[in-house]
Amino acid sequence: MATISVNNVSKIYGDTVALDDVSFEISDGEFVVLLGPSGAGKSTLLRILNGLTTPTEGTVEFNGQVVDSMPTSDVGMVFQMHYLVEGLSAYKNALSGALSRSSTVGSLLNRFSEEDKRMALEALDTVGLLEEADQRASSMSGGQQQRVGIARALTQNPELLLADEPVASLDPKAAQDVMEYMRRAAMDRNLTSIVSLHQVNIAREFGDRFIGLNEGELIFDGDRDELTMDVVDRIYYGDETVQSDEGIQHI
Ligand SMILES: Nc1ncnc2c1ncn2[C@@H]1O[C@H](COP(=O)(O)OP(=O)(O)OP(=O)(O)O)[C@@H](O)[C@H]1O
Repeated sequence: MATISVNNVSKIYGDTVALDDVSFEISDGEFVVLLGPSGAGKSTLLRILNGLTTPTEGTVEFNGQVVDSMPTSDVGMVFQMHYLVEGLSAYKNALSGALSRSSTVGSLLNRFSEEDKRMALEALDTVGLLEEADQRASSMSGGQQQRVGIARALTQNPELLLADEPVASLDPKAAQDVMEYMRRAAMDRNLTSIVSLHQVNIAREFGDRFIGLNEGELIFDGDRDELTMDVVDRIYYGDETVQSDEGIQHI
């Protein structure tokens, strides 16, 4: 539902170049995984794409239009820490996703339309939690809570879904489940998605396309077949790799 164009984007914080002349385009409905070591610039890129910060240089186009700041109501965000209201039910947490597109008065009064309510239930169904709709978030497992976080983002009815290390704090089985639901939700809704992940095996399983960052530079952009172990090493260790008879080594 959204096309994104990142054109020569740099982000500089004091002496730190968090992003260095990064360019790429994402088509409607693509499921893109961002890879890179800690400090590579993944969160900075996601923060630019969800309108929380602006580039120092370069531009971002959203559906063909250059935007000064991304229209936040069109961008759904899933965080590593889901930030649910623990005392509220899964349903009420999901419904709160509708606030970002309601009128200010509606939001203040916490009034939701029938359409908002229908969308929250549909989103819970998408993440396999319809039967748990009335359960308090605090009584759910980490994986279920993260799925409620996804449902909340879906209730916003975004054009772009961003997720910043959504499974980093989950065990492998829960991580797998959460990624499966997110992937299915994106496919069902043809939702353009960008997900940063640390786990390369999970990334390979769920991504269509992979963008690798290292020290703020885009050093890889390709599909699963192109994401070889050699490429993964380059993404994580940069140029500090040498090929020897024993294979790749790090210096
Ligand atoms: N608000 C900020 N002020 C100053 N420096 C920042 C700020 N945000 C990010 N940085 C710096 O920019 C660089 C990129 O950070 P970023 O958080 O984007 O990396 P990351 O790839 O998301 O890392 P991680 O996987 O650890 O979250 C780092 O050197 C970081 O210290």
